[in-house]
Amino acid sequence: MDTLNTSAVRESGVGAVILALAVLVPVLGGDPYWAYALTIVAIYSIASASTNLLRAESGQYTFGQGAIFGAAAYSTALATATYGWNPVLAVLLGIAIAAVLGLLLALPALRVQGYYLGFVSLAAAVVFPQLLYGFSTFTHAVSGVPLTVVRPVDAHSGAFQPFSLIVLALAILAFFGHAVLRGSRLGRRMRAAAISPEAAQTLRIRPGRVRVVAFVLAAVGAGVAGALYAPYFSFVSPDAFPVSFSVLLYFTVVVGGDSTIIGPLFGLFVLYVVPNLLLTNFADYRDLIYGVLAFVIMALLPDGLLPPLKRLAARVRKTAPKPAVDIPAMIEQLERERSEGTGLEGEGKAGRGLALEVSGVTKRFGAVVALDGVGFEAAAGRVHALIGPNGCGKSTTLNVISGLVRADAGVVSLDGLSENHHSAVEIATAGVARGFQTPRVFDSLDAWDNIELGIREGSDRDYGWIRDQLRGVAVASFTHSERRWLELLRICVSSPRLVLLDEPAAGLSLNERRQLVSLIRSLVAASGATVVLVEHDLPLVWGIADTVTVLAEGRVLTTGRAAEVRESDSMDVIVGSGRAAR
Ligand SMILES: Nc1ncnc2c1ncn2[C@@H]1O[C@H](COP(=O)(O)OP(=O)(O)OP(=O)(O)O)[C@@H](O)[C@H]1O
Repeated sequence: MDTLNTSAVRESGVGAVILALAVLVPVLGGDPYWAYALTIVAIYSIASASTNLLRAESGQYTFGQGAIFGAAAYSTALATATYGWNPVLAVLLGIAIAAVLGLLLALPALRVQGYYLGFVSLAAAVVFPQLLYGFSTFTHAVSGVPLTVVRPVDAHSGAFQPFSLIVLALAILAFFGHAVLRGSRLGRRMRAAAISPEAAQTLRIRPGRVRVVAFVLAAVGAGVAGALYAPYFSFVSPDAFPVSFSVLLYFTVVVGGDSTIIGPLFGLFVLYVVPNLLLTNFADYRDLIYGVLAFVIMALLPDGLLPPLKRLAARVRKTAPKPAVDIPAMIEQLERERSEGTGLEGEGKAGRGLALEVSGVTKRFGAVVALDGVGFEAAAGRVHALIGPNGCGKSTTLNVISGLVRADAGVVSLDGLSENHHSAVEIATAGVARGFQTPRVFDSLDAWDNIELGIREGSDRDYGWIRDQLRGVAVASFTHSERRWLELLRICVSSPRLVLLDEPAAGLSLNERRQLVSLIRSLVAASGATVVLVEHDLPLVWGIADTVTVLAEGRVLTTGRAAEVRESDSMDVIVGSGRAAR
């Protein structure tokens, strides 16, 4: 469900006011120099905002935005000046070309991440001006392409041109568009995929796909800016889009403040307006000033200019802290509703669990044989535990079942159907839910948004009562056990048929462990889900598991009913020969 992220909208409003004042005061005041310069800032702001969207929502590093901006500017200029296109069509062409380039730049993001991706996009920014020169007969790179001049204020008559208003409106729209994306389902999915692509897949999110969408959205933003720049600047040549321009766009985001909406506007004022417009007498030292400013700001304010201001504003506003929430009680209520059949989904009760069969699964990581012909069965609607010493292959087994790791050999089947050729997203869609050793809770989303990622599309169950309690609850300060409960609640709302839990009791107190056992029991009883549990806490295992598999060095030592496994010699591998420890 899309909701409005009020703080992001509020921030956009502040950005809109700042930008409107910056552009309109000189435009209405008839000051051609500042009207012109600050309208250029508004154009750059669109490109910075879109670079920011890519980084803040999708966690992607890109230095290619300047090249996309330049390509849109160039196409718009050539289409109008050389081929006589209608200006509106030329602008649309520029934006379309930018979108295609965004798609191309997204392709490396399917394979590489972080600074590796940054280097790939930097290469695009380096190559772009060279390409323009290389195809000079077509691009007129040497002479440049002049266009009809559009200026905000006529330098001679002082008359106002509406073009500045169009630029301003689009720049403001870029802020609000980003804010709307942040509150949307797509935005939440982007952030989850950015924080943990692994966990995202188990929540039915395709990280590659949402990344591509983010790249295209950012490219469209840079394209709009470039297409506006060409007629406005009235001349394009390769020298207008050097690699330093791409770097500038990226640094406006970093200096302005990561994860903000309008930080890049602050970044632009500091990195572009100060060296280029305010210190014009020091033009020869522009790059030096720019470098020193960026260095000093990052040294003094590592998270950028805006976040400290936002923290200050939050302290002044002093919003009342949200009351503590009892997530285990929510899980119990949810499962109670389910067992009473008061939930609306046609999910029925018992009998939904998937029967799991693992046979002959082998997985090597280089020279390490993590799994060596592992096989066991977990009956539908039962709890099966996987135990064994550290490094024996328990988590790898869960990773193979959930599709996060491909086995080199062997078969995993659910209800008799092989899942070997299915992706992690398809397996999650079939009803396999996954908890991780360290709970995968997304700190940049609130508690409700974390839960909502688990809810299946099209679910008609009413989770309003959970939303009312969790909306706006920040999870960054959650304790380990609160994170564990939140992850478990997310699993429950996904109406799972097979639940894979990786050491859920680790880090929980004795009381919390009891609570965990009761929650797993109610999950199984109410929804009939099958549970596969990796756990070191043996008393907990004997208390809850119907069947158990003991692994050692990637091989199955014993598998069968819990009581029998408990008495078997294979337990010596885990607890030595002292039976009391079992
Ligand atoms: N991605 C990987 N790359 C290389 N080696 C890996 C990878 N994942 C697991 N391994 C190795 O495979 C073996 C099994 O690891 P796994 O995490 O499955 O064990 P585990 O039984 O879950 O251990 P623990 O109880 O400590 O969590 C270990 O030797 C581990 O180092």
